[in-house]
Amino acid sequence: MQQYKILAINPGSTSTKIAVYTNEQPDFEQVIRHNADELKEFSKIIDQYEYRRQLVEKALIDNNVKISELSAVVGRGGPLKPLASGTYVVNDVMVEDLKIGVQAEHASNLGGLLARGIASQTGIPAFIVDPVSVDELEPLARITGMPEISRRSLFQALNLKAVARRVAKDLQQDYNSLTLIMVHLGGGISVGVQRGGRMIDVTNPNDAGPFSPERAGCLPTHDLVKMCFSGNYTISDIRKKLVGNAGLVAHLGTNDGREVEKRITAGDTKATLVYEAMAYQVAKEIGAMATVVSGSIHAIVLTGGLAYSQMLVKMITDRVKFISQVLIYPGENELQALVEGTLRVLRGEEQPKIYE
Ligand SMILES: Nc1ncnc2c1ncn2[C@@H]1O[C@H](COP(=O)(O)OP(=O)(O)O)[C@@H](O)[C@H]1O
Ligand SMILES: CCCC(=O)OP(=O)(O)O
Repeated sequence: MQQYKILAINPGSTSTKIAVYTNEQPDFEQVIRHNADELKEFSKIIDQYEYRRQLVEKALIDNNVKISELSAVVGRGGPLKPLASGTYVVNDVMVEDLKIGVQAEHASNLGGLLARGIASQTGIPAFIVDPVSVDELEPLARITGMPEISRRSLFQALNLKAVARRVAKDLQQDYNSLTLIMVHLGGGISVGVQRGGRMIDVTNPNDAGPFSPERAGCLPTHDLVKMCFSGNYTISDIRKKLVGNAGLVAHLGTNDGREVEKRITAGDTKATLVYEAMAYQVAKEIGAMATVVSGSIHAIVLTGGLAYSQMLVKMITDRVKFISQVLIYPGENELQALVEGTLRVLRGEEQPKIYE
C-alpha cells in the first residue's frame, strides 16, 4: 500500500493542535498552547499567522519530521462562503477569503493559511476538510420571521461529518442511507439532523440552540436588544457576553465540565441546576430536530469533549431515549478527521473540491 505522510493543523482560540500521520497511523500528536499574554499583542486573529507557523515548524523539528517528507498538509477550514461538504484545495481565492474572514473572524481561518504556507515550501498540496461553513440546509430551515435575517449554517462540521461516517461503518449501513441527529458537545454546542449525507438543519453554536460551556445559545430577543442599547456595553463587550464569557463561564466561572461535576458531587446546588439546564436545552433541541424528519431516525449521536461525561450524557439520554437509540462517540477527533479527508483525495476515492 502507498504510504502518505500528512501534517494536520487545527488552530483553536487558545491552542494549535497538530499531528503527523502515516496513512491512518499517527506518528505524533501535539497541542501547542498559546497563553493569553502572548496572544494579546495581536489585534486580529489573522495577525497570529507567522507566530503560529514558526511554532508548528519547530514542533516538526522537535519530532524529527522534515517538511520534504510530507505528502500533503491539511488545516481546519474556517467560516468561508457557504459550501458543500468535502475536501478542498487551498487556492488563491480561498486564501483571500480566509485572510478577510469572509463570514467571521475565527481561529480556524488560520488552518488553511498555515497548511498552504508550509505546503508551498516543497510544492505539495494543501487542503481543508469540511470547514465550519458547510451549508446543506433545506430552504425551510433558513427562514426566520424577519425577512432581512436568514438562518446560516455554521457548525462543527469537521467532527460531526467524520463521526457520522464512523457511525455508518459501525452500524454497517451506507452513510447516505442514514438519518441521524448529530450533537457536538464542546465549548460550543451544535445540534443538527443529517439525512442522505446532508446536514439539512443545524443550530449555530454561536447564536442559537442550547447554551454551552462558553456560549449563550438562543436568548429572548427583546431582553438582548434592551441590553445592547442600554449604553452600558460596547459591541465587543456584547460579543464576549455571547461567545466566550457566556454559558457555564457566566453562571459558574469555569468552562470545564469536569470542574462543574466536582462541584455537583460536593453538593453545589447552583452548579447542579445550571448543568441540568444545559442538558435540558440540548434534549429540547434534539426533540425539535426529530420533528424535522417526522421522528424517523436511526440514531441520536452525542460527540465532543463533554460526551466523555457520563453525568451529562445520562441527563440528556434520559430525556431523549424515547425518540431513538443514543450512541456516544466522545472527543472531537478533528486531526484524525482532517487526515481521513485528505487520504480520501490522495487515494482517489473522492475528487478534491475547488473553492470559488
Ligand atoms: N471527562 C470529561 N467530563 C466532563 N467534561 C469533559 C470531559 N472531558 C472534556 N470535557 C469538557 O468538554 C469540553 C471541551 O470539549 P471539546 O470538544 O474539546 O471542545 P472544543 O474543541 O469546542 O474546545 C470542556 O468543557 C471540557 O471540560
Ligand atoms: C463557527 C461555528 C463552529 C464553532 O463554533 O466551532 P468551535 O466550537 O470549534 O469554535
